[in-house]
Amino acid sequence: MKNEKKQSIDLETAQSLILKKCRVLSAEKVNLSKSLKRFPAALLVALESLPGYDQSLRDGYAISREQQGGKNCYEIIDEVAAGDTRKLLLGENQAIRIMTGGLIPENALAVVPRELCSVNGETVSVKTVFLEPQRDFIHRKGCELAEGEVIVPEGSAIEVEQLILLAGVGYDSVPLVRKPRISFFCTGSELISGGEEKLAGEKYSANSHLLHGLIEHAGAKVQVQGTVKDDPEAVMEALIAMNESGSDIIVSTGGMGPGKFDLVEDAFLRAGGRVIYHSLHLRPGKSTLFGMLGRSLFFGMPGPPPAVHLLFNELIRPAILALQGAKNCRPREVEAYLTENLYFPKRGLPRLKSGFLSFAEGRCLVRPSTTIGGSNCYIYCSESARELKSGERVTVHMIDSLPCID
Ligand SMILES: Nc1nc2c(c(=O)[nH]1)N[C@H]1C(S)=C(S)[C@@H](COP(=O)(O)OP(=O)(O)OC[C@H]3O[C@@H](n4cnc5c(N)ncnc54)[C@H](O)[C@@H]3O)O[C@H]1N2
Ligand code: MOO
Repeated sequence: MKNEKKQSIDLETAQSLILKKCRVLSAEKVNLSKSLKRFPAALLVALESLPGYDQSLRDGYAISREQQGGKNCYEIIDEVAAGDTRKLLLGENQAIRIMTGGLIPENALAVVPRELCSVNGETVSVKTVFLEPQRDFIHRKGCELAEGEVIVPEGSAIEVEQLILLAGVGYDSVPLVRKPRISFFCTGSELISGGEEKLAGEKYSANSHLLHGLIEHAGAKVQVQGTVKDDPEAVMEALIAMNESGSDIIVSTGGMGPGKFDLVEDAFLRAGGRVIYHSLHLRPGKSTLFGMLGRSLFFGMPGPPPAVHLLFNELIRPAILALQGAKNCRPREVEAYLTENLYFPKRGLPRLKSGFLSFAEGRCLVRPSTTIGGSNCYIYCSESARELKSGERVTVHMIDSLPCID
């Protein structure tokens, strides 16, 4: 049992050390419907141009180029609904009735929206305002996407716009990086599950639910989960079992403080783990260990749930993204104006305080979050400051920010 003062490293160095250990996982074929916000395992390009044919943008009339007599009158010779695959041609002074999305005759001049037409029997006349069409209401083949064009840039997740394009060019399934498999356990002899009878000194485990939710929300899979007593043997066995289950990441909570005599670190070393760092220059989250157990990344986190939430956002979520080949995995930083004073009891460590970012009158505002209010960011406070004043410009780290390749 050691109790020497641990060398702590700053957050940015910790993030770099973690990201260096992340190798992109293998690929799997996934139905396009399940691909939103996931990362492609190969460059996804347009299989064909989009749209694939000249199509109408309005319900109306496709009119011929040739027009004689200056009467703006056209004979309606046919009707094209969406899905009609006939290749029609227009003769002089001819028109076809066409629906939005319908295939345009190759030699049409334009589509005239029906509200700019008047129909008399089988003749349509066009209001003069449309004689020199500024807009032809034809969505031209290939104007959105050329065949072979890259739809999802490397290192970027599939976003809504890209999903629409992928579907539009005919993808039914796509190769994606498989979801990282994460196993976790909560240590603490005081922990019991919701529904169990509780005695003084016992506590319902919040971290089990918190981690499960955070892992799934971050796009990873929960492989194995458990609760372990403050017993070195039991912690070691949990680590070995989770490693053998093929976990990409193993997480523990609790058992990191001086009172627990390095419970988790000792068990991790006995299980064959290699420590990369074991203390962070940050509060909360100081008592945090990162290492490798075989091919699994291991995060030993402290027990308090707010510290678990913070460390998940700053360290584990970036690893989940990096394992899927994402670029720019760190939480996005934003500058915002503080709307309340923020005090810290003492100097010494940089802090990240949970906050809520909002927008008003063109400015980014941030306030500290309350116990029962939600948070969407962390407010950064340097180690030399004891307070941040209302109105001050501060840096915040966004929670849940997806990498964006601009
Ligand atoms: N003398 C010192 N004491 C402590 C120091 C220190 O520097 N000197 N550091 C403090 C800090 S900071 C932290 S963080 C904790 C770290 O302790 P552990 O990682 O060993 O965490 P535990 O003691 O197991 O738990 C701390 C706290 O969190 C509660 N907890 C734990 N697991 C859960 C869970 N699954 N759900 C809900 N709550 C949980 C636990 O009951 C404790 O209240 O050490 C400080 N002490
Ligand atoms: O390590 Mo503790 O999490 O600073 O709060």
